[in-house]
Amino acid sequence: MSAVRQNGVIVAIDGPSGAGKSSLTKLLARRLGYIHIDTGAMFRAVALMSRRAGIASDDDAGLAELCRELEITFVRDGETCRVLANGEDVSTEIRSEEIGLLTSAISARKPVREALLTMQRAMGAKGGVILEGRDIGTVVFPDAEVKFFLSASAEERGRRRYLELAARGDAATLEETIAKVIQRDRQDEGREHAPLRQAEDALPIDSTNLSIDEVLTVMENTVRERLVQGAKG
Ligand SMILES: Nc1ncnc2c1ncn2[C@@H]1O[C@H](COP(=O)(O)OP(=O)(O)OP(=O)(O)O)[C@@H](O)[C@H]1O
Ligand SMILES: Nc1ccn([C@H]2C[C@H](O)[C@@H](COP(=O)(O)O)O2)c(=O)n1
Repeated sequence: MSAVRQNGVIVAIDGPSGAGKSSLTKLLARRLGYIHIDTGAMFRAVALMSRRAGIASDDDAGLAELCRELEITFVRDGETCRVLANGEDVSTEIRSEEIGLLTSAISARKPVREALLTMQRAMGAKGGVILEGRDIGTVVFPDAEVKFFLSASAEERGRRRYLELAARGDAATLEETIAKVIQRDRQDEGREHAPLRQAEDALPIDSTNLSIDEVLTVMENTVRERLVQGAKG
C-alpha cells in the first residue's frame, strides 16, 4: 500500500467494452463516496471534437493541437455525471456507435493518449477516485491501491450492448453487435500504445454469470479490506 493519499485510495477498473465498468464504477463510487472518472468518455469527447473539426483519425499533429485546446470536465447532475468539452455538454453525442468506433481509432494515437494521461493523473492524484478504462492499472496509475480487471464473454457483452441499443431504438442485430464488440476488443488489445491488458496485480472478475449487484459486492468488500489493511500500515 503506497503512502496515504489526501482524499483516499485510487481504484482502477479496466476491461473490454460492455464488461460493466461504467455501471459498477458509478455504483461503487456512490457506496464509497468517491469520484467517478470515466476515461472512455474523455477519449470519446476527443473523437467527437476531432470529427467536428474534420481532423483525420491518423492526423497526429492535428489531434495534438486539438487536445491542447480541449478542456474536458465532469459535472454531477443529480445521480448522473455530465461530460463537458470546452463547456459544452456532449454526454449524449459521445455515446453513439459511430463515435464509439471512431474513438477506438483515435485512442490508438500517441498524442491523444499522452494528453489524456496528463489530465487523468491530475484528476486522480489526490485519491478518493475510481477511474474506469483500458489502461488505468497498467499506465495511468500503476501504483493504484486497488485494481480490478472486469471482463465477460464476448457473447454476453454483445448481448448487453444489444439490449442497450434496442432500448434506444437502434436496429442493430445481436450478431452485428457481438461482432462490433469483438472488433473493438481487437483494436483495444492490439494497438501499440497502452493496449488493453490486465495488470499483474489486478483482481480479475468474470461477470459473465454474475449480476451487477454480485460484482458490486465483490468490489466493495475488496476495497474496504484494502482500506483496513492500509489503515493498519
Ligand atoms: N453483470 C452484469 N449483468 C448484466 N448486465 C450487465 C452487467 N454489467 C453491466 N451490465 C449491463 O451491460 C451494459 C453495458 O454496461 P457498461 O456500460 O457498464 O459497460 P462498460 O464496460 O462500461 O462498457 P464500455 O466500455 O463499452 O463503455 C449496461 O446496459 C449494463 O447495465
Ligand atoms: N482509458 C481508456 C478508456 C477508453 N479507451 C478507448 C477504448 C474504447 O475503444 C474507447 C471508448 O471507451 P468506452 O467508453 O467504450 O469505455 O476508448 C482507451 O483506449 N483507454
